[in-house]
Amino acid sequence: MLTDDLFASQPQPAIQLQAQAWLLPAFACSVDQQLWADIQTVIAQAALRQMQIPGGKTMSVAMTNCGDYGWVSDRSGYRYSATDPQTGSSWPAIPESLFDLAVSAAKAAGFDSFLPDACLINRYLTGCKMSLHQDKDEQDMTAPIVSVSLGIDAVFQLGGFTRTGPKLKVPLAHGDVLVWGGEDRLRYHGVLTVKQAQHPLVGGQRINLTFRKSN
Ligand SMILES: O=C(O)CCC(=O)C(=O)O
Ligand SMILES: [Fe+2]
Repeated sequence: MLTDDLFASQPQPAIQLQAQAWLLPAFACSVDQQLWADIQTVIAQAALRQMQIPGGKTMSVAMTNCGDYGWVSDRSGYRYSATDPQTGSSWPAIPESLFDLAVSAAKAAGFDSFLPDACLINRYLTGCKMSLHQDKDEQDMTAPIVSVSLGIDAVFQLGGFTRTGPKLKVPLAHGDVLVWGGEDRLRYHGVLTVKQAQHPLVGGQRINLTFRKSN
């Protein structure tokens, strides 16, 4: 509906969560249809898959990548790979709509020269979660993480620099963007179990895009 679109595209003030961690509410809403179309094109070329972690367990979240490098996990560990281990081909390029969004979100959070070379696409169906972890497989820790939420709601946990201790619970809705970097780059974070819901554009799932400078 026209009124919904107008409402959704209103710029909303950024919310500071930590010194260098920001929530940009609805930042991606004005371009959501283009993003979703481009994400589906990527997924058609590099299928979503549930990866194993070193202990041998399978993650509940299904993943794929676009960019020069993609984050992969198997029984031997986590790493960035220039090729999709399932096909041996390069990952699809980061579509312009995704790249531009990531760069402008980083800028809005005070990170002026973010040039991501990796975009991890995470798909959460009902019941999926992501346990508390640090993003530390990247070589360049001066670059921030830009994390875009599409589809159904989730609760993001932003913790400290150890696994224990207080955690901020951040409810995330369609179009919300989180950016964290600088002194907050290595904060533990995760996503609580996603509850069943439906989103008019994306359906019964949550899609998260995580942009990084990996190399
Ligand atoms: O799905 C999210 O919001 C977070 C994803 C995440 O932390 C990751 O992919 O490393
Ligand atoms: Fe993460």
